[in-house]
Amino acid sequence: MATAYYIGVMSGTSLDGVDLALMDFAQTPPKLIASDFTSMPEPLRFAIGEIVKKGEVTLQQLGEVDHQLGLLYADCINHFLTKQGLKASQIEAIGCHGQTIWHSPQSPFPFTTQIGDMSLVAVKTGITTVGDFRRKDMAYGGQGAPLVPAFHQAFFADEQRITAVLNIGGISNVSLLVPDQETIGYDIGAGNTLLDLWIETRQGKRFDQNGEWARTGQIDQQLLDILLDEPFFQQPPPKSTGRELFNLQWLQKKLAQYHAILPSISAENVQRTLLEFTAQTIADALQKINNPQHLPCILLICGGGARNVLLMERITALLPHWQVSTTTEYGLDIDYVEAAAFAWLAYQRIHHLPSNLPSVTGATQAVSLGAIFTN
Ligand SMILES: Nc1ncnc2c1ncn2[C@@H]1O[C@H](COP(=O)(O)OP(=O)(O)OP(=O)(O)O)[C@@H](O)[C@H]1O
Ligand SMILES: CC(=O)N[C@H]1[C@@H]2OC[C@@H](O2)[C@@H](O)[C@@H]1O[C@H](C)C(=O)O
Repeated sequence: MATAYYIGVMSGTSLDGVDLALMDFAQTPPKLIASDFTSMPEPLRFAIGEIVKKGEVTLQQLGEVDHQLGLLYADCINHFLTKQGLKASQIEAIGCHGQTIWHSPQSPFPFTTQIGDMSLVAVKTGITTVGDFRRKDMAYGGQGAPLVPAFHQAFFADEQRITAVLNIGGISNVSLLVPDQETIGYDIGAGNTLLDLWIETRQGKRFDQNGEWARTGQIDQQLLDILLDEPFFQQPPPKSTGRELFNLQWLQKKLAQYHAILPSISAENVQRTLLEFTAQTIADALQKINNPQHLPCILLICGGGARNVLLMERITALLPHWQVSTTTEYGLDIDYVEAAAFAWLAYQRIHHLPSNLPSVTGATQAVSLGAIFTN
């Protein structure tokens, strides 16, 4: 049987590691054949974390991290091919997102920066590599993000229902697939990023396993109101955000506002309130949908946040009119939807097909995103 194999590579804002998805686009619907995850090596995670946190880096450091990321992606892919018993010649192309270090769609000179040397990826794997997906959308006046809604539309849309696809990564983003309407998609706000930062600061852990620590705390309504008082939430789409906004300084500013009124709050109550904050911003986004035909509404969740049991419980409770499920139950493993999307973006680029949605990013036209790197 003929195959059309593409490998998608994603390393997201949570800096947990590199996701790989091998997709076969010769099948209808396209099929996830195999996947893999490699943790971000600690020194590299620290180096990227420092760049993202401070927004400052020397050119020497930047170049070296760019090189190291390129090598890491190539190593992950080569290791994956060996594990799968595949040759480079069997893969039509790689779609590699790179690592976002700064995203600034609203500045007077808008830009978005993803690093990871794509020439190194192409040369070390011997496979044509598509990278730099976001900047062409921005050149056409778009936000450059989120890009996955076009893939969500191609993969999950159903004429019989309203489908929302929700990614809860470091940042949360949603795609709203409503029959006979243009797809809407935007970044909602902080997904796991503040939860991760708070537990790391307080307990030295990378994340709150299943939301267990949050479960020991209680929601503090005053803090929740302060957290929700953020202009980004009132901004209409198209919109995108990142750790340039939702970071430790943002949280510390909010806690300082809280302490100006009330003397103290326990660390676990902060964690519980942050979880509620994430859940409420998500529920608010979905409650805005117009459904005059009373179609069934299905919410498909993906990303690491789908493993946070308490977060899933809270989202389900806040959305009684939605059937809440995960993408895994609809054909795509929760951990590999974004990587699969970058395989699809590469497929679109190689076939000169459009891959951004102007209704989502605000670009003036639909174009084929990404730059092609060859060995
Ligand atoms: N068992 C779990 N319990 C709670 N949270 C979890 C669990 N597993 C993963 N997570 C959360 O998921 C995060 C990783 O999610 P994911 O890999 O989807 O993010 P990302 O792709 O880096 O981010 P983005 O989509 O914003 O680019 C972790 O940082 C953690 O907060
Ligand atoms: C600039 C950037 O890297 N944005 C990411 C981030 O992570 C989630 C959310 O914020 C989304 O906008 C985007 O990633 C996915 C893959 C996207 O473009 O759809």
